[in-house]
Amino acid sequence: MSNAASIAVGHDELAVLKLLALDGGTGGEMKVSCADVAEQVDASTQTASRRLQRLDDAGYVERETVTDGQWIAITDDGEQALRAEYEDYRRIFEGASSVELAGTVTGGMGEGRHYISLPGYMRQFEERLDYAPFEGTLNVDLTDASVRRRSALESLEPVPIDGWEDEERTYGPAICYPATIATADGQRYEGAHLITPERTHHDEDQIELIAPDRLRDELGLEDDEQVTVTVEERR
Ligand SMILES: Cc1cc2nc3c(=O)[nH]c(=O)nc-3n(C[C@H](O)[C@H](O)[C@H](O)COP(=O)(O)O)c2cc1C
Ligand SMILES: Nc1ccn([C@@H]2O[C@H](COP(=O)(O)OP(=O)(O)O)[C@@H](O)[C@H]2O)c(=O)n1
Ligand SMILES: [Mg+2]
Repeated sequence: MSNAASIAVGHDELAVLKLLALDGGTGGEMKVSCADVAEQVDASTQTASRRLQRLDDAGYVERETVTDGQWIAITDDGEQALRAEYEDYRRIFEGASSVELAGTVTGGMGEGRHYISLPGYMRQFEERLDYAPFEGTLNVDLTDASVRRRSALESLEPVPIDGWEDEERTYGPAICYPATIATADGQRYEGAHLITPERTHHDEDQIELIAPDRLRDELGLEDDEQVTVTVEERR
């Protein structure tokens, strides 16, 4: 994972990103000049140019320079960064508590199925989540922006799943958050959960989802398809 954005992008750069979005930058390419941006943020042309360069370095915008300015498009990572700001404001003004994570569907190691089906976990899922999950976890590779965003989950209250043991070994605890999954073509699946096992072979850049149904069937998902996961607090 690249840490470029967390180092180079501060509030000043985000303010420029917001301006670009207000001018239509999430809808595709737009023509801007450093002088225009400078005027709008009340800074020098050099400062505006530097902020645009930092947004570019962080992967928040894509740029093509032409003689009389530049064409700029906000990337998915850039949009995600703006959404993170938006969610903070929602939390401030509406008390809303959700975290949006974006990524692509991926195959895992084929172990999710085994763990989800174990009676020591299944019993708790039925009692605490009110359903018996499809036996497996849908794995999602997070974008860099969402890997950074992931720490915001700590402010949400999860459903705890306790560790347990049988005659042979111990099994670790896990936490679950209610989650809604949306596809790029606008389909939605409500009533899933993001599950974070304490012992896992995956890094921070992957999440696992459980649901009463096989999500690949319900949403027609293939590997590498983009999804957005809205994670909430336990109700
Ligand atoms: C409910 C649950 C409990 C788990 N408990 C353990 C555990 O006790 N020890 C362990 O090594 N892995 C545990 N895992 C994690 C798996 O080993 C693995 O990291 C991951 O779930 C594999 O998913 P995948 O097949 O989708 O890649 C658990 C996974 C889940 C879903
Ligand atoms: N609710 C769920 C859980 C798993 N799955 C899929 O079911 C299969 C079995 O899950 P798994 O966790 O054992 O396998 P991998 O994620 O390791 O590939 C995988 O293809 C998952 O993507 C799903 O579509 N919906
Ligand atoms: Mg899985």
